[in-house]
Amino acid sequence: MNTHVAPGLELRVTPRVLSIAGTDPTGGAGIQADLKSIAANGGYGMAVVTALVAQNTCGVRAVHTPPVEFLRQQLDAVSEDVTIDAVKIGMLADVAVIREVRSWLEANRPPLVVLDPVMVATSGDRLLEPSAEQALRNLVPLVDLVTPNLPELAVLLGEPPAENWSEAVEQARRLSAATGVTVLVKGGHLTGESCPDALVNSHGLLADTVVEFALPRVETSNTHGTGCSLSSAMATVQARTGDWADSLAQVKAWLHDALVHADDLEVGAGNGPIHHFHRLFAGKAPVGQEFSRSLWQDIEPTRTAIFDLPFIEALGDGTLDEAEFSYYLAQDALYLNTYSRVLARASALAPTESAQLFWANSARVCLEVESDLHRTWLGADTAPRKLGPVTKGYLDHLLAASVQGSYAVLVAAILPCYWLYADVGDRLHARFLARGDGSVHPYAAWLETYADEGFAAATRQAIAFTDEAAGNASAQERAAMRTAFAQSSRCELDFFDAPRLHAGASS
Ligand SMILES: Nc1ncnc2c1ncn2[C@@H]1O[C@H](COP(=O)(O)OP(=O)(O)OP(=O)(O)O)[C@@H](O)[C@H]1O
Ligand SMILES: Cc1ncc(CO)c(N)n1
Repeated sequence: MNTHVAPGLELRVTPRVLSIAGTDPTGGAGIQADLKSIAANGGYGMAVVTALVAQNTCGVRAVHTPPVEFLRQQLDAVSEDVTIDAVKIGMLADVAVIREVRSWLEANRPPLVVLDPVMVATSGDRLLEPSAEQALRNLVPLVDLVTPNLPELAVLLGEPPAENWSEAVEQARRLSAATGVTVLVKGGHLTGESCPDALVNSHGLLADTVVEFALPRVETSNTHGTGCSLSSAMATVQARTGDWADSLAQVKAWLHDALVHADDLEVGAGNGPIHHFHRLFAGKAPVGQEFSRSLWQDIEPTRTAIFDLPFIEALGDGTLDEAEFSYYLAQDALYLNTYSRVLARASALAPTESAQLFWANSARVCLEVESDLHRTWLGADTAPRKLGPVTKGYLDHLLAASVQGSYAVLVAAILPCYWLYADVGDRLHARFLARGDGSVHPYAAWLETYADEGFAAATRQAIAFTDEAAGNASAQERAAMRTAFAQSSRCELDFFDAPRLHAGASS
C-alpha cells in the first residue's frame, strides 16, 4: 500500500532536520532559532555552524568564520552517521563557505533542501560578503525551496528591490523561472495591515501557480530571526506533509502566534526574538507525537491480549485452521467495504488538502489492494457472507464516529486499523523470518501485506494526521478521540478472536 503524497519523498512523523547556519548567542536568530523552530514544529534538530557571530538584538559586532576544512568535518560527522530528511541552509558568510556546502550537497543531497539566502540581519548588518553574492545565486538551482525577503530577492535577480507586493510576486516568478526552484517570497518588509507570503512555482505540476498566504501584521518590533525560523520550520513541516502549500499554511499560523507572544519574552533592548514555544508555554495539550504515543500506551493491555490470542499465535506460526482463516477473511472483506466508505468520510471532513488526499487515497487503496488478497484467497467462493456480530459491532462504532461530524474523533477511531495491523504484520513477519527454516508459510501473502514498508509509511502518516488533529482539538474533543481509539482497538481484538467463537456457526 503506497499512500505517499509526493513520490520519492519519504515522509516522517519526526523528521531529522539539519540546519547549516551561523550563530546568535542571544538565541533569537541563526542556528539557535533554527533548533527551536525545528523542535517547535515537531522535528529533530541538528546544527552545523558556518560562522560564529557576536551579535545581539541590537546588532552584529563581529563575525568569525572557522576554516572550511572544519566546516566539512562537521558536515561529514553528521551525514556519515545520521539519515538527514531535510536541510535548511542559512548564513554562509563567504565564497569559501558556499563552495564547501555546495560540494557537500553534491555528494550527500538530502531529499529536501531549503535555502534562506541570508545577506543582511534585521539590524541592517551584513552577514554575507558582497563578493559572495554570485556564488549564492549559483547555489539556488540546487535546492528545493528558496525563501528570500524583498532585498534578498532583488540581489538574487540583480534588480532593484520590489516596492510593492505585486512587484515582489513578479520578481519571485522570474527567479523561479530562471532557477527551476520554488520561491517563498516574504512580505515582512512591506508595510500595511496584512503580512503576505507566497509560494511561486514555474515548473513541474504546479507551473505558474502562486499560492498566497496573508495574515494580519503583528504590531511588534520583536521580529529578530523570523526569516531563520520560517525557513527551518518549512523544512521540518514539508518533510512531514510533503505539501508546500499545507506546510506554509501551518508554519504561517505558528509564526504569527510566535510574533503575537514575542513581547512576553522581554529579551534584549533592540529587535527581540519571537516566542518559538508559545504553544508549549500556553499549557496546551500534548501535540506532535506525544498525543498518539499516549493513545498507544493507553491500549497496552489490548495489544498484549491480541498477541496472546490463539488466532494470532496460529496465524504467525502458520498452523491456523483454514476454516478459521476463511471466516476471518470473509468478515474482513465485508468490513473493508464499509471501512473504505468511512475513510472517504474522513477525506470529506479533512481540514487540509494533504489530509483530504491521504484519506481519499487510503479509501481507494484499501478496496483495491486489500480486497485483492481476499479475492485471491477466497477464489471462486462467492457465496454470500453474513455479517458476523463482531464485524457489525466494529462497523457500527466506525459509522457512529463518521456521522457525528468531528474529523479528529473519526481519525482517532480509524487509527487502530492501521497501527495494530502494521504492528501485528511486522511482528509476525519478523517471527517467521527469524525461524529461518525456509518453510513456505501458508499465510505469507497476508503477513507481507501488513509487514510491507508502504503500509508502515501509510500508518506513520495516519498517526501524524491524528496528532495534527489533536493539536487543533479542544480538551473535550481530545478525550473523545481517546475513547474512540480505545474502542476501535478493542474491536480489533474481538475481530481477531471472532473466528474461534463464530467460524463454526456461520461461514
Ligand atoms: N510584523 C509581522 N507580523 C506578521 N508576520 C510577520 C511580521 N514580520 C515578518 N513576518 C513574517 O515573518 C516571515 C519572515 O519575513 P521577513 O520578510 O521579515 O523575512 P526576513 O527579513 O528574512 O526575516 P529576518 O527578520 O529574520 O531577517 C514571513 O513569513 C513574514 O510574513
Ligand atoms: C547567524 C544569523 N543568521 C541569520 C540572521 C538573520 O536574521 C542573523 N541575524 N544571524
